[in-house]
Amino acid sequence: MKCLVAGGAGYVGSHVIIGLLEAGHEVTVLDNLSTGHLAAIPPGVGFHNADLTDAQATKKVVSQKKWDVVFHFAALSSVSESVNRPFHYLRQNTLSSLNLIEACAHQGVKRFVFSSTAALFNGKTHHGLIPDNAAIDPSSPYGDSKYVTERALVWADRIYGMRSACLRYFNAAGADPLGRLGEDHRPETHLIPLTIDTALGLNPLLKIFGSDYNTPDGTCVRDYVHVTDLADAHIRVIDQLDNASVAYNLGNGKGFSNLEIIQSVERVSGRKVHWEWADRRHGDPATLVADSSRIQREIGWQPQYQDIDSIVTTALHWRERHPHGYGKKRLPENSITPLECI
Ligand SMILES: NC(=O)c1ccc[n+]([C@@H]2O[C@H](COP(=O)([O-])OP(=O)(O)OC[C@H]3O[C@@H](n4cnc5c(N)ncnc54)[C@H](O)[C@@H]3O)[C@@H](O)[C@H]2O)c1
Ligand SMILES: O=c1ccn([C@@H]2O[C@H](COP(=O)(O)OP(=O)(O)O[C@H]3O[C@H](CO)[C@H](O)[C@H](O)[C@H]3O)[C@@H](O)[C@H]2O)c(=O)[nH]1
Repeated sequence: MKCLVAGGAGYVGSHVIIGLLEAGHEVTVLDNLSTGHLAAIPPGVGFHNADLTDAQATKKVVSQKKWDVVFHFAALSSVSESVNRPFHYLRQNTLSSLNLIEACAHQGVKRFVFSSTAALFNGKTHHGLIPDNAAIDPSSPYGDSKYVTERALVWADRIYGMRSACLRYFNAAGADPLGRLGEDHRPETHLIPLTIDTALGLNPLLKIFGSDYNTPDGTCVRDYVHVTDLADAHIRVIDQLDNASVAYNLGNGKGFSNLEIIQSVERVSGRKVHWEWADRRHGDPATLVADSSRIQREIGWQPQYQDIDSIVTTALHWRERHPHGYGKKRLPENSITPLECI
């Protein structure tokens, strides 16, 4: 299949591209490199440096080929930053998405896969695992920007027949088990990479945001799903789109508190993590854990990395070999070759 991947230079997108290439698909990336990295794009992949907020530029890329499937990973994605910059987040994420969806619908694209999020849910209305049909009630502008996009996709299906899969990831984590790719957000805001950096001495002190949540140890609980398992879901869901549009929750079904993540990193690395308490971070729900039984049943997806230590191990291995991320150190020989630009 000919695949267009918007946001393919980022963390999740680049891991999905590896899966697409291994499955024999042809891949082209559209990315503005605002948070992504050229070095994260695997060899043999076309690249367009374009910004989705620019409708004309987006249309130009989308109209270049008859794409069999379009993936949309491009977004601003920090829950807490979105509370501090609500209109910026709402504008950027909805405008980018609407430009891409409109261009695809007009171009006759039939399959579209969208990175949605667990941030659609507030975590309060369900005790235990959050099913696909839980009430949508985002705790942040980020979550709402994703919901607007999900709704636009409903209309793209009804009016243009463009089928879509909204994959509502819980917390993406880990790195390619073969060490070809990893997580390099700048600044890094995610708990697992920051905890690893603290263990490795790359970050002096980890702050844990909030000690008084209604959870067993008072810290937030999240469902960490390995990025390679996420990639597998993206590839499997393509076939499902011949039947109907879908929206699936995608997580491991197990919750880990922020303190349990510190313990996991200490176990796996054999090093102490220096941390201290800090105030709650705006926009954080107390608990988000997925019920992913529907995607498992309908497309046969099964996470391979269910144990938190195995997820942390892959992230730690990548970071040990790439302490500067994609920035200063080149990827190992044979894992990546020069990018072919269109
Ligand atoms: N990382 C997670 O835990 C997580 C969880 C749930 C959902 N998501 C969603 O998954 C997607 C990927 O997340 P990620 O962690 O890989 O993020 P990322 O920042 O690593 O990747 C996003 C990519 O999109 C590109 N991009 C951003 N805005 C763009 C624009 N206007 N035009 C063109 N390119 C643009 C960036 O340069 C980057 O390469 C996001 O949509 C995010 O909201 C992530
Ligand atoms: O230095 C830090 C960083 C994070 N945390 C805490 O760790 C937990 C996880 O935070 P992350 O920033 O790692 O992830 P989020 O749950 O905020 O968000 C991630 O997962 C969401 C889905 O659950 C979104 O889609 C979002 O894009 C993605 O970044 C939260 O309680 C947060 O307060 C800390 O205590 N200290």
